[in-house]
Amino acid sequence: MESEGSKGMAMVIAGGAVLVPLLFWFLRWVNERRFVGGLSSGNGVAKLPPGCMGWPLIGEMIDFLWCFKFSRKPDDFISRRKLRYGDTGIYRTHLFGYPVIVTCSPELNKQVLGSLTEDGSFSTGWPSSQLIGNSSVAVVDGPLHKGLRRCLMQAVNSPSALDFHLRTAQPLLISALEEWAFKRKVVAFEETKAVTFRIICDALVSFKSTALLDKMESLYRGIMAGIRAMTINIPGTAFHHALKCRKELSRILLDEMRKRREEKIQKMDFMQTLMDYVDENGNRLNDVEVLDNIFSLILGGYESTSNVMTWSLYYLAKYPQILERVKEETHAIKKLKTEESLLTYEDIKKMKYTSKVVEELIRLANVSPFIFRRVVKDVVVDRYKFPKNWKVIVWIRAIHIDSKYYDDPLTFNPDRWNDCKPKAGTYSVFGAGMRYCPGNNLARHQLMMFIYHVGATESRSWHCFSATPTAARRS
Ligand code: HEM
Repeated sequence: MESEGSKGMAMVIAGGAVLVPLLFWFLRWVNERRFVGGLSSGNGVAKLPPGCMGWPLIGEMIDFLWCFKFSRKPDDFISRRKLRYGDTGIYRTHLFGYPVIVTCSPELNKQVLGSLTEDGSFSTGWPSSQLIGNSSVAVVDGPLHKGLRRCLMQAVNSPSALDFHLRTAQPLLISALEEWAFKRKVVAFEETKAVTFRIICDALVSFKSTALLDKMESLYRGIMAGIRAMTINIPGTAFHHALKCRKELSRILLDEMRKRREEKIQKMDFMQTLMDYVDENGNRLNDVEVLDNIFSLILGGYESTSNVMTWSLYYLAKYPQILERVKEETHAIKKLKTEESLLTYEDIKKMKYTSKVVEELIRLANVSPFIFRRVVKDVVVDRYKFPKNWKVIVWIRAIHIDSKYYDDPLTFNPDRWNDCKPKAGTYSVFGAGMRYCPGNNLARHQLMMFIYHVGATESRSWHCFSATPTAARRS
């Protein structure tokens, strides 16, 4: 009896050993056929990029998450494909629930973000545009995009807007720093997020209440988690939670708009600029359009800038000789000021070395690792097919740390910007073409302001408390 039982078990194991790999192979074959089947044939000249569509439904998400979340080596996702398929600078895959073409060469990235977006072959392609908002500047195309961008650039990127922003943001930053000093030990990543959120909400909607801002920040984090997740809307998923957070945040912002209208309140903030915006045909934005664009500004400006701030603490602690040079520059500016006077737009123009530090921080921090596009119509680029309705991921981060384009790329070296003008397509931290980040100067100014007050003050000293950039101690 016993030997029959173990025989049966052996047969099950042997059967499993054959069937499981077969099933795996079959599932991958099904997915490959589903997306690539009708496309691989053609006129014999154009072909799909090399790559693999992975598993049904999840595609190659496991590999992607492995590189970003577990091994924490995001560019391994690209290096593995280079090893497997050659250094083509373009690969096909399946991510976030979509068939995707990843581009990672300066030439291809330039074409995708430049001419192919401009001529309408590619559109913006955020996987979760529902969360960002379907009438957000980051999602719409055509004349509405042009108009919104013009309004946005004027409101956040013009010299007068930047000067105004510096004046309103600095008191918030200074008071946050006082709280840091009081705590003595702070988790930089969390604190920079909190202060950036306050600064951005003040600029956008003039909210001051700490309780309300805390609630909004937690809702916003919920939305961000959903943007990075698969778009599966069932209870328990990050996407589902994010939709609920967005609904609640929308309610708060819509109430504010209603209040301003009913009580005829005018404020000096971006919500007001959007509410008052009239395009060349005399049309105004409706409430949802105002709301979606406030979302996209928070989305664009909150985590990106605060992450670079955290890295600034890390790198300035790691390279004391650079911190010394920043201090020299800062002190020279401070000497010309009275005790209370704040940094101005004109002062920032004089901070030549700090501006190189900021550029180097943005390059190395690589906080926007890639940019999404959607293929609107079939196109062929460099003999590779981009099939309609596929997504394109422009993998910009890999280029910023590639030794082909930057000497000793992982070294933090602000002096590389002395007379360096990166070759086209090799420095796209803020994107390129018609969707080039409208908040680029705002981000740079916020970082300069942060370094001025935090990194280089005489009255307070600080040092990195842990080996990872998570904590800074001030005294
Ligand atoms: C270090 C900080 C920042 C980085 C690295 C960054 C990066 C980027 C990148 C790469 C894009 C291009 C997206 C595309 O082509 O689809 C972009 C677009 C955008 N950014 Fe930023 N950004 C930063 C800060 C900001 C700030 C401070 C704001 C505003 C408050 C902002 C608002 C936007 C908006 C609204 C868009 C969409 C533009 C469009 O589609 O026309 N960003 N950003």
